[in-house]
This record gives sequence, C-alpha cells and structure tokens, in this order.
Amino acid sequence: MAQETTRDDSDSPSGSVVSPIANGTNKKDKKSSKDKSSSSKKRALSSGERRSSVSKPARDPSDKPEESPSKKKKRKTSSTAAAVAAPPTITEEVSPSTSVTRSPSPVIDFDGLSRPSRGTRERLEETEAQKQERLDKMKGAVRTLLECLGEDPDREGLLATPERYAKAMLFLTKGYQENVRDIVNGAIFQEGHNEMVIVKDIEVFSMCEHHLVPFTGKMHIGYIPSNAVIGISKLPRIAELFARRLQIQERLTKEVANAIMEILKPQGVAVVMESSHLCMVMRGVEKTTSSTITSCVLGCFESREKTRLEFLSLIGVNR
Ligand SMILES: Nc1nc2c(ncn2[C@@H]2O[C@H](COP(=O)(O)OP(=O)(O)OP(=O)(O)O)[C@@H](O)[C@H]2O)c(=O)[nH]1
Ligand SMILES: [Zn+2]
Repeated sequence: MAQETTRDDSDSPSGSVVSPIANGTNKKDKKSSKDKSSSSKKRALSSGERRSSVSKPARDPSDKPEESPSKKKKRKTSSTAAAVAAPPTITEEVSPSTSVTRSPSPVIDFDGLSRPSRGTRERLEETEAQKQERLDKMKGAVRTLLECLGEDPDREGLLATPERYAKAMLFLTKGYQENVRDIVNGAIFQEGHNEMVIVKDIEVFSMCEHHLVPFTGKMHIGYIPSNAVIGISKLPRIAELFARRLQIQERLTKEVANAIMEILKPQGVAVVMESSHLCMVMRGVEKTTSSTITSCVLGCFESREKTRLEFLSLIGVNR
C-alpha cells in the first residue's frame, strides 16, 4: 500500500539529476542512450557525490577493471600515496584504446544489469541451443543429487523432477537476467514533489545463498523525492529483481535501497525487511517463530532521525 505524508524538507538538495535508467530507453536506441547515459552518468555522479558520503554501497571486489601491466608496475611504486589518494575515478584508463567506464553505482551497471557476473550475463545472452544445454547440464546434476540422497531417479514420481527443479531454480534466480531499465520502463514523473512516499508490506521471496533454501517475508520501502516520483509498482518490481537470486537478507535490503537512490536520485531512501529463513526454521536451530529484521537508510533518512522515526512508525515496525 502506498502512503504519503506531508513534510517540508527545506534542506533538500537543489534540483534532481534523473539517472540514465530513468530515461527508460528501449532496446532499439540503447546504443545512443548509452552515449547519452555516460554524460548524464557523470552528472549523476556529481549529484551522487552531493549525497551523504556516510554510507556508500560496498563495491564488489571483483568489480575492478583489468589494469594494464604498466599501470600495475607504476601502482606498486606509489602504493602508499595511492592509499591516501581520493577514491578511484569512475573511468579508469586501462590502456589508451579502451577506457573502462564503471557504473557510478555498484548495484546497477552501465547496461542496467544488477550486479552482473560473468555467468549471469551469459544467461542473458545465450542462444536457445545454449539454454537447452544449460538445462540438460542442470538436469544431470539434479539426477546425481537424487542418487546421492539414496533415491531412485527412475521411479515414477521422480522422473520429471530433475527438469522441474532445474526450471524452478532458473525461475527463482531470474533476477540476474532482468534489466533495471526495463523494470522502471520510464515510469518516472517530474512532479516537483517532496513528501515521503511509502510502499509497505511488499511480499519478498529470495534464496539463501548458503543453503539454497528460501527466505520469505515483507519489505517496506520509503523515499522522499527531490523532484521526481517513480511509478509505485516499480518499487516492488525493483525489490523482486534483487530478491530473485542467491542472496543474504542484509545485502538484499542494501541493494534495493541503493538501486532506488541510483535510479531516482531522491533526498533519501529507507528499506526495512522482515523475513523468516527456512534454513533456520526447517534445519539448524529450527526456530519456527523467529524473524529477521534488516534495514538500510540513505540520504535524509540517515542524516535526520525525525525522518527515520516517522518512516518506522508509518510502517508499524516501531510498534
Ligand atoms: N507514484 C505513483 N505511481 C502510480 C500511481 N498510480 C499508478 N502509478 C504507477 O504508474 C506506473 C505506470 O508505469 P508503466 O510501466 O507505464 O505501466 P505498467 O506497464 O502498467 O506498469 P506496471 O504496473 O509496473 O505493470 C506504474 O508503476 C503504476 O504503479 C500513483 O498514484 N502514484
Ligand atoms: Zn541459509
């Protein structure tokens, strides 16, 4: 349910840079939008730099463009100086011909993919034949799993299980292949609005990356626009995109909050998630009534206690 409360935020950052994803370009003019987006990305970065520097999403350590050998050698000599230097620039000259542009946000890359890794991009770009080959490989692995469990994979009830489970796992991790740009679909409206917007009690289903079993619960998302509002359904869609993959609840909460900051450049975002982990209910400590609450507050939700408390009371966590 979406909720709006009146508020006057005099110290809201002036103006709002709409991030490249907000332009909602569709596939055909993606090339030109990519050029456009790189300049707006730089703009986005400058407005991003204006954002509270208190909490920045941790970059995935593997998200480092390959350095050319000469650069590596130079780096060794001045490592101490580098250690205190300003954080790495976004566009790093790997070699004169190819400069690698890293997206300003480590949760959404310049292609609109969310935290892509080699494997997930392959999944997105594979041919029908490669898709079938992947499915066959997964079916074989599940068959082996059934045998190792002491089951008979050829008995009637299990004959189709390898394919069913392989397809189920691909569905449960479909978030890897979704593109934030398609999710937002250009539904960002310059409304000159700066009251708190909350969509709460969003059902979330994710997969614990340690045990490959689900954790499910509710997510509450609030933001205070700088100017632009997003289509309210896009907030649960963004949550879904980051939930449908192998996750931990802390990272899921943080990625949703940072993605919304990146897409909308609002004054601040707050995300709270409460969920039950089957890996704690059906095995291990076997606590059926326990639930885990995680939160991530950015921008004015982080810097202003009043704003944070108002959000928490409106979502009923402060009860
Ligand atoms: N901020 C805001 N958004 C609204 C309101 N009413 C409808 N919307 C959103 O307007 C957006 C329109 O987005 P589109 O992608 O063009 O429409 P759609 O394809 O039906 O979007 P989905 O509902 O996400 O399937 C949707 O995200 C709606 O949720 C409202 O009162 N406030
Ligand atoms: Zn687990």
